[in-house]
Amino acid sequence: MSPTTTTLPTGAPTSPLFEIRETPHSGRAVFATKDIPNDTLLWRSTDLTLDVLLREYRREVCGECFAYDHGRDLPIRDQSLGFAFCTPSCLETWKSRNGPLGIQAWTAVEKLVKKRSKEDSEMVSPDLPRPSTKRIAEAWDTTTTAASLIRVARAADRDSPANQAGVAVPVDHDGGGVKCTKQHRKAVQKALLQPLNPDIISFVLSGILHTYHNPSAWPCILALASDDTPYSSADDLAAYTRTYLHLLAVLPLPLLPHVTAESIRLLGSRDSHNSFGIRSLEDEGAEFFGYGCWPSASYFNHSCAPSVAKRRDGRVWEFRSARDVKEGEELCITYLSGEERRLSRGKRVGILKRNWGFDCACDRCEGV
Ligand SMILES: C[S@@+](CC[C@H](N)C(=O)[O-])C[C@H]1O[C@@H](n2cnc3c(N)ncnc32)[C@H](O)[C@@H]1O
Repeated sequence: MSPTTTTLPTGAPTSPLFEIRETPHSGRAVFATKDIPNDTLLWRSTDLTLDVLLREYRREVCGECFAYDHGRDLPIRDQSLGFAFCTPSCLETWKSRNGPLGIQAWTAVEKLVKKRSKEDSEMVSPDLPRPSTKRIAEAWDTTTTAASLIRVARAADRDSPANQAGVAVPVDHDGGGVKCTKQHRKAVQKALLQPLNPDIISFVLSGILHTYHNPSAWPCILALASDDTPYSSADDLAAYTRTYLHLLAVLPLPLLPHVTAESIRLLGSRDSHNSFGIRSLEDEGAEFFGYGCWPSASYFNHSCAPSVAKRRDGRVWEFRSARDVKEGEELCITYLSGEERRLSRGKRVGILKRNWGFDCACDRCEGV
């Protein structure tokens, strides 16, 4: 069967060098529309929409440009935000991108994270079975009551300036037409006592803030390949549902309409098959700082013998042809890390199945 042309998904990359088409077995993919010489710049993705820098790298990796200095602590550290920066200009860029509301939100989350000891923070065990769609729906359903109670308690905060920024324990008050009672206040306190995963809460917050500031980013996220079972384990799922309640309990009030079970589920379902690792630029990316989703970069399929090389430059991904490519050929990157690329076929297939959920049928695996 020959590939058919697809309506261009919102946020997909466009270029005279390639087009996006549907394939018979691996969704949409990027195809060369002309002969392309080796080392041609194909695309630059500047649309980082949600990301996380893992806690253990927060002092060593710049919160803005992801610069890393061989594990040395960076010179500018903002304790209340929980990020470090390589230059004052990176700090300023970060602040202007997040805006006053974003700064308030990150400060509230950082305050919450700092209250926890390391042991108290929820650790996600990667090797447990993945929750089914039924189990996922049930888990999110069980958050509904608590979420409604917390929303009433937070609405009752509205008139209390002292509570606007942070971990609020509201007074008895009429919140949005519903009387805020002890039950509502208890729901906030209970949510705040739940185990917390600092990386998941940061990842979700980055997406909520980005889409709050850039509403046009939502359709770009929605257009991405979706994973119905994106949680690696029951613990991972629980970390997301708890993150929902934590964020409802602490974020500034103007953000709360954006904090919904639907929005957080959507971020998780699109992250799973589309995020790129944010790794060190040396040592074949041996240090894994975190991960992020650049929607326009998410249309390249994987090959174990890729025709496209990707390179990160700060917050931007650059894609260049890795050899001469003929018109009509598929332009593929590799989803494997440096070491993984040298593994046997069986091991590569296993990694791709486990991490990405597909059976690799690239030319190298199929022995074409
Ligand atoms: C980042 S997306 C790539 C674009 C995707 N095909 C789409 O339609 O949006 C990753 C997903 O594409 C599919 N995919 C990528 N490379 C593949 C391959 N070599 N074989 C089969 N499926 C592949 C898998 O479903 C994977 O989870």
